[in-house]
Amino acid sequence: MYNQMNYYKIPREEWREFYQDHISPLSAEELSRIKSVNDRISLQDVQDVYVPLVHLLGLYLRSRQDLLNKQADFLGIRAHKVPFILGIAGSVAVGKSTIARLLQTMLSGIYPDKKVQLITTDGFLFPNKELKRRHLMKRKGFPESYDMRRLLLFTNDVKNGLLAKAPVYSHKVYDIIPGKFEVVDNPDILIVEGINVLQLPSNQQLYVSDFFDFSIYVDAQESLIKKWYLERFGMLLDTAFQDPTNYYYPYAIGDRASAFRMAKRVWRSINLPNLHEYIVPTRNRADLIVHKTKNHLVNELFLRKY
Ligand SMILES: Nc1ncnc2c1ncn2[C@@H]1O[C@H](COP(=O)(O)OP(=O)(O)O)[C@@H](O)[C@H]1O
Ligand SMILES: CC(C)(COP(=O)(O)O)[C@@H](O)C(=O)NCCC(=O)O
Repeated sequence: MYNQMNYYKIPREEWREFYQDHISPLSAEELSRIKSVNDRISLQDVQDVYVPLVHLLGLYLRSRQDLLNKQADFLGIRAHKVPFILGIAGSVAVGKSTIARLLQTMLSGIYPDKKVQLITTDGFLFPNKELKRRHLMKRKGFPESYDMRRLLLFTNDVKNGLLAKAPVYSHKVYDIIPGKFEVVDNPDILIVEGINVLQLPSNQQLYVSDFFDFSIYVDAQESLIKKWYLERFGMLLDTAFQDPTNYYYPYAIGDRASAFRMAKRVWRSINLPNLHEYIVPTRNRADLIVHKTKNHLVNELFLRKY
């Protein structure tokens, strides 16, 4: 399945033993902060999978800073802070943003003196108006629907310690919110989450992933991802019916079965082909592949060797 040669395959039972001696149990306050990210998240998974993961990230963080300090010594310049960028890739609805929020919460808890920010690459989709002009409304999420150049410049600014503004996409409005930005101001750690973060656009010399210090690909069986997509769609409908401005309002007040038929069509004609053609091919670029099974439980991890 994966390019096994270059990965350590680690079953959950083994992974959960890693680093445990160094880890103190999560406090009640930390657990409730974690629940606030997604109240369905399994706390057993948090303890067994994500706590060791956060400690692994700590190792990469420290060794990267160490190398930067030595490089500065070599160059005879003063070492300065460079944000550590963590990329999170995977299919639509596989759970990237949930993991990203969880890691942000946990990293902030473990390193209270560090500023941990999170952005999602949805914000770099072209606005609907531009997508319509380019006849790309049925290609949302495909590489050509993103302003990748802008994302690259944004990441470059972040790495150079400059204040950078990420546009904001709303699933509720199904469009970019004009004039709304996520301001990223010299964080210690920036998490960049999106289906496209490990892609290599053909017309660029540099890739967003060149700025990453660590990357994670979230993986699962296609049939499960489809199920999670449809469940999330159901939840969107449940909130949309109270709000006539919501993009999903007409579906929410209409016939539920036909709304789900529409969602299945979108999955089949947009998100699934995108997964096959452009997302899965990036999997072997990740430093870590987190594989989930039923109920989002992680069963296996693949850590890149070299
Ligand atoms: N670990 C988890 N436990 C329970 N539900 C989850 C978990 N991760 C994601 N989900 C649910 O799965 C759906 C997709 O997750 P989301 O984070 O929105 O995916 P993505 O950002 O990849 O599109 C959402 O309904 C979310 O609540
Ligand atoms: C905006 C997205 C590409 C982003 O993906 P996500 O953050 O949900 O992983 C996706 O949610 C999307 O809108 N896809 C287009 C078809 C659809 O699902 O409506």
